[in-house]
Amino acid sequence: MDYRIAPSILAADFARLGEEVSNVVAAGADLIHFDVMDNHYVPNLSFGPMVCQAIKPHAAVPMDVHLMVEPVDDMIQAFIKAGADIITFHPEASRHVHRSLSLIKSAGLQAGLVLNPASPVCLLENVLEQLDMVLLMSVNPGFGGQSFLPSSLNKIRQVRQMLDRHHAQSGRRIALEVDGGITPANIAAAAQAGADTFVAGSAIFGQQDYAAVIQTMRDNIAAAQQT
Ligand SMILES: O=C(CO)[C@H](O)[C@H](O)COP(=O)(O)O
Repeated sequence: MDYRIAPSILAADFARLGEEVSNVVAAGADLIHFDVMDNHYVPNLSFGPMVCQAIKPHAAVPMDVHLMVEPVDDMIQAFIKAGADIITFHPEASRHVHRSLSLIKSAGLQAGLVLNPASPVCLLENVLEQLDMVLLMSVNPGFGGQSFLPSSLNKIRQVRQMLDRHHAQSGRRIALEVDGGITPANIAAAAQAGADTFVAGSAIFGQQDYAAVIQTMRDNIAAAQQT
């Protein structure tokens, strides 16, 4: 399996955002994770499509936009124009999930749904054929720097089974991303449970040497595969 590390720039130095993005890409990031918060769906406010467009030239890897906004459709259109490559949103924030996914797919982008810790896995079932990614929140969304919820491991296993069944039936692979409290110490457990894409904000941007943290994360996943 190919594992991807997606640094969340929510934890970067906003005063030097372009430089931070370039540095973390040079350090080995596979995706740039872009957390959009609206102080409505979640109790915090971050950044919007203009910032995405401004940092896009610094990101030589795909922009992975996580919409924590309600409603979603206007922001989906704005982020398509702003250069997003992947857009994920929360099913509870869209009145018509199939239509919102179609908006993303018809623009040629990858689309995904995000499940909060309390959101049931069955929300994915009827739209699997439209999904390129499932994002499982391992914290309640809205803030960086929280601790990984251990109950997330069981949910990762459940979704991994669902995605493996889908792959066996359709030949299509859907990425399984996990977000919240990911560190070098717990990333291997999330990978063993079935995640393949890992969002990490404070664990990466909280260190001086981004390349060293990203490499440690990859090494820890690889070491756990051999046991
Ligand atoms: O989506 C988020 C919060 O809603 C953040 O991406 C997530 O929490 C990552 O931050 P950290 O690695 O610091 O936990």
